Amino acid sequence: MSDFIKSVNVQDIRFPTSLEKDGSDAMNKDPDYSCPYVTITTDSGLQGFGITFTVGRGNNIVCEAIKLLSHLVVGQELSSIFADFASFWRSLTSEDQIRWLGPEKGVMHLAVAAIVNAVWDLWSKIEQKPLWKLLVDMEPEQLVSTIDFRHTTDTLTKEEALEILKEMQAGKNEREQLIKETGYPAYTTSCAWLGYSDDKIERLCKEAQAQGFSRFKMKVGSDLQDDKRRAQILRQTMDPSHLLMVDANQKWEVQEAIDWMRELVHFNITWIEEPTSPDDILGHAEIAKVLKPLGIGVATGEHCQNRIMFKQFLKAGAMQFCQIDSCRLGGVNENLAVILMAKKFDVPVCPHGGGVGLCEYTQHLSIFDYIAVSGSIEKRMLEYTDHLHEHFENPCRIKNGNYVVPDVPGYSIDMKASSLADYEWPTGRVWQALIKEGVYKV
Ligand SMILES: C[C@H](O)[C@@H](O)CC(=O)C(=O)O
Ligand SMILES: [Mg+2]
Repeated sequence: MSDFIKSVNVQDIRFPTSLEKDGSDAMNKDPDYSCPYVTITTDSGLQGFGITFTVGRGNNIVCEAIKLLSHLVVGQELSSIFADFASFWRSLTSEDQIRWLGPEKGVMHLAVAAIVNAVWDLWSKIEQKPLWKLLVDMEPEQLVSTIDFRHTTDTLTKEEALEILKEMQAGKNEREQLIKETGYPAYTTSCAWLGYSDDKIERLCKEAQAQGFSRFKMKVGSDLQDDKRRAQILRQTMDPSHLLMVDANQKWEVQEAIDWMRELVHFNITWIEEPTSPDDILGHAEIAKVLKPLGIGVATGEHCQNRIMFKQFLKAGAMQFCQIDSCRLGGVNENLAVILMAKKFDVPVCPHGGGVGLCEYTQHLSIFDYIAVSGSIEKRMLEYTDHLHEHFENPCRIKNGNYVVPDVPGYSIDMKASSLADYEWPTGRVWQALIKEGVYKV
């Protein structure tokens, strides 16, 4: 039966996370985790939901961008989108009157992600599968038909992508079974946001270990002595076998990053994340070259604008850990392109999860990566941040420091009606109370 998209609705949802310094880092001192929440409704009454992650006031602009793109979506037939998703994707990223704002980057790309993710949610629900399973069960030909390979064919062609997927068909069932039993390895960032006190860091680290976490990430980059003290607290609290990663959120110059990390080397750091500008591929490559002999890799990706940037980071040896982001890139389709490129360069994919809804999303991408593309969890782990999951109908779940494989159909992003009502900016109940108290201004 043919079904057409009838409407695209968007709500401006924000959370006052800055009040407790949740999510704080060297460049984002007071982030309020936010997202446009997209609802796509079809003529037959089906609904798909999608978000993209932003921080605070900027959310409003992305909501407007989503409205601007809506006319490209309303009236489209679902079966036509699913038969040639890459063309639909390109129609959103390449519209003549809008493309100049990007192309394929920034606000417009965040907006594309929210819409595209909602379409994938709808597709998964129609197929009655969680998103990871929809992807895993697709024939390789169908999977590559969802990807726009434009500007990557010098590095990854459709044929090569097909070859990777076909080669990895063997053992898929066994890997699916295994990952359902063990879960997907997670690390936590929530113990050591930059604005947390030393006592809080120690307490949260102990609690996380008691829950089974053995991998931790700490924010760095504002003050070297603070970083050393906080790393010391974590290392004293953690088991010596546990992993420690650090994240500078783009704070440093290239040489400064190298010098700073030399000072932290004895804390046994697995990676330095976003040491400098996310656009500085050669800078990252230089940092990676110097830090490699010290056993420290470079991780980046949460601000990596599109597959073409990832291509260059991978080719230049500028990232040892590939941090795809379910919303910074243009949704599932472009993430698939990067997952396949990372496989070609043998770089582990460790998605970014620090933001509202990102853990709900990225679990699907990592599980798909393991079962159908990389076939490995070596050096791979998925970020977990312990915030705002209570607002989702089917939140991600952690058991013994691993993500539990989701089994509910869809892309896990349906928000509770009560949360939408409470946190819509500025009319929601929680915001009205904070505005009345003078904590926030409209
Ligand atoms: C502003 C966000 O909390 C950011 O600090 C998240 C991040 O860098 C991460 O999770 O990694
Ligand atoms: Mg980060």
